[in-house]
Amino acid sequence: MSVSSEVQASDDSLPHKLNSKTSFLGLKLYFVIGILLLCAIAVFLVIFIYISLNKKYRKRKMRVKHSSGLIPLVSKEIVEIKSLNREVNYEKAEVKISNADLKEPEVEVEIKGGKRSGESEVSGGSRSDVSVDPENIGWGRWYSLKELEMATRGFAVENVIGEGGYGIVYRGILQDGSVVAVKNLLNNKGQAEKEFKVEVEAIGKVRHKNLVGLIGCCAEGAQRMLVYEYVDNGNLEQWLHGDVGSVSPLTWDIRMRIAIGTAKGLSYLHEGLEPKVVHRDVKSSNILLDRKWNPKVSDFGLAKLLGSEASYVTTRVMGTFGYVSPEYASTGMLSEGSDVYSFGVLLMEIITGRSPIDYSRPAGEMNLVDWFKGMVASRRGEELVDPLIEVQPPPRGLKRALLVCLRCIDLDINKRPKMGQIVHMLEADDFPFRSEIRSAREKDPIPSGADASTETEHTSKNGGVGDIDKSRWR
Ligand SMILES: Nc1ncnc2c1ncn2[C@@H]1O[C@H](COP(=O)(O)OP(=O)(O)OP(=O)(O)O)[C@@H](O)[C@H]1O
Repeated sequence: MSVSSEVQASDDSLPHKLNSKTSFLGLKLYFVIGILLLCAIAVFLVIFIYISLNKKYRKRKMRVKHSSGLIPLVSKEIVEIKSLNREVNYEKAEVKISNADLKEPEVEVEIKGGKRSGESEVSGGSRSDVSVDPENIGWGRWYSLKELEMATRGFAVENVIGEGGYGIVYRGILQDGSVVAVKNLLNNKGQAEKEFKVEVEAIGKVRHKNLVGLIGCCAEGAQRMLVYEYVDNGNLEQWLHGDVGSVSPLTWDIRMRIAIGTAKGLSYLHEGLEPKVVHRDVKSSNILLDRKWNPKVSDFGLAKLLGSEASYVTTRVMGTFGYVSPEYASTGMLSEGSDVYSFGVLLMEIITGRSPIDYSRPAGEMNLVDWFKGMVASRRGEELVDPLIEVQPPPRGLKRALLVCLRCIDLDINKRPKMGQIVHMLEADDFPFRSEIRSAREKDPIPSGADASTETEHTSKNGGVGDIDKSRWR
């Protein structure tokens, strides 16, 4: 046989061989080779993805570990959890801080006894142990779905506390006996997951006595859950608008304490964090209450972190009808001023016991803000007070609260006070009477021997509620 005919024979034999059937399921050789090649590529890709994800995960972990240091301790009421250190003994630690600036002489911050809720039993770990523990996320803990299923008895109906726009909230008891609220976010991958991440990152490290603490989260498959401290006395909406009988347990003083606590929580979000956090859904159902009527602002699912810019344009307006500021509703321009507006509406609701929008009322009273402004303008401030409040508020206190409402809902966002100022305005005994005192002193100096309290009392007696002129207290 010639060389050329040999080559011809071998050329012919390769396709022939490739085309021949193998013993594996009788598949042709080229098909089997193709499958093997595909498998090899798939294995390579899986290894590649695993390595890069692992790298990212480690980087993220490092960020979480160090970022808690970004939060400035601006308020003495705040406990920032710098890092979850398993060496820390969480045995009843009480921090007592006397705070002369605030009217409360002592603020007690208590880290609940034993280990932090939900923390797994690990003995004698060190900081380096913490950094490699995938459950530890710097401020709280990742929970497994199974743990939360057990805590809520399989998300049983009888453990449902309520349902909001973002999912169902369950009461749960963790293995260590601590009671938590588990918010099972709607299984809507796009938005819910985004909100979830925002909420987790923005709120996880924040601790303030007037903010509901986020103590962990769960992300398994499509499931997204947030685990909060449980606040055991319902929400403000229920107490203001629920059936409480002919006399509301919320006296004027309790209502003002709720308003002040809420303002403190919001002021921390706005002024105590960098970057600041705008809540975006301040409303009565998001103010949870404990048995002593201490308010805790909840539901940061709508919160977005703001950068250094003064305001921020968002693509979709979120919030609740009746509470949303006009500029946010019309332009989507978001700033802490929008929260201030909503707080103003909330304060009106607290004073009057009326919902922001109530279609069951006569036409002129359906919109709380319009009705409220009209009543103040016609010097009928006393009539604004919730008829379920048995003991009428002192005129000075009422005047102060009405004035704060009006300032918060100023159409000019720049004229609205900051939340921190609102705290001072609501707390200060001499607001808004300082200017009155000054002008009274100028006109008619206080007789010698009269002390400041007499002076204030004197002013108070003359200061009715009907004569609010908010331009005087800008
Ligand atoms: N940490 C918590 N402790 C106790 N109850 C809670 C807690 N968080 C939420 N709840 C209750 O669960 C219910 C649902 O709350 P959620 O925040 O999901 O919705 P919402 O505030 O009613 O409505 P939206 O989603 O429109 O803000 C409410 O009754 C609320 O009081």
